[in-house]
Amino acid sequence: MEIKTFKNPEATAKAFADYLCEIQQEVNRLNIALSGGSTPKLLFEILVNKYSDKIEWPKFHFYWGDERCVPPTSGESNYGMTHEYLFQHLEIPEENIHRVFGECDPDEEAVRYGKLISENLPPINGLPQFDLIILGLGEDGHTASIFPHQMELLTSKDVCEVAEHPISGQKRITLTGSVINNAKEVCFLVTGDAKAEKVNEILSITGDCERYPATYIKPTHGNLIWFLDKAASGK
Ligand SMILES: O=C1O[C@H](COP(=O)(O)O)[C@@H](O)[C@H](O)[C@H]1O
Repeated sequence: MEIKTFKNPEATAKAFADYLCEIQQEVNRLNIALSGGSTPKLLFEILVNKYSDKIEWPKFHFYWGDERCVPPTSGESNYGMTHEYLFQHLEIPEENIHRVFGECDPDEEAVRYGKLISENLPPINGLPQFDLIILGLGEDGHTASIFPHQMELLTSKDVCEVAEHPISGQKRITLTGSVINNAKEVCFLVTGDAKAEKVNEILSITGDCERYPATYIKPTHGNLIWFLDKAASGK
């Protein structure tokens, strides 16, 4: 595991954009799972404004690590946020964007999306392998849509599962811990002092998967990198 710390969110996002430029050189196609929430917005803005001609967009195939079960037009849609901040500003082939249909029946959609991923990605150890999975970290220690005390979503042998937000009860579709740990590269992108406490717990020996699902993420035969800003690494 590597931990990279930068002075602020902008420097963190820029370092991540540089990392994308670097890894795209090694492959003809890159299957990437994006995170949602608010943290990636800055990365997407920087990619659009400063990296649009440095990234070979047709090489990238976009999937999501998790999606809220809402229509793509909802302000809560992870796809919707990505469209607003990234896709609509770039020339990305439509067939490279593989969104979760948050508007469909969650159980059926978890099966459909898992099947799509299994058909499109190479199998390693019986599970599809992403080239890169970007993860965020919730203030409660959740990652993708795997919340505290949802161990079954970490250890499931399926590709996707239906998750439920512990407070709002909102249904979500999430990649399982098994698929995340099967990726070639897994990167956490975490900024802000609101996350510092949890980052400290997770990266220290006291972290435990039940309380902090992010602790479970340790790729079996891939790399794990934490991109943090100074505030998030402050504790
Ligand atoms: O609900 C979610 O939260 C996490 C963290 O989001 P952030 O707003 O704190 O950046 C995110 O990684 C996940 O994809 C999202 O669905």
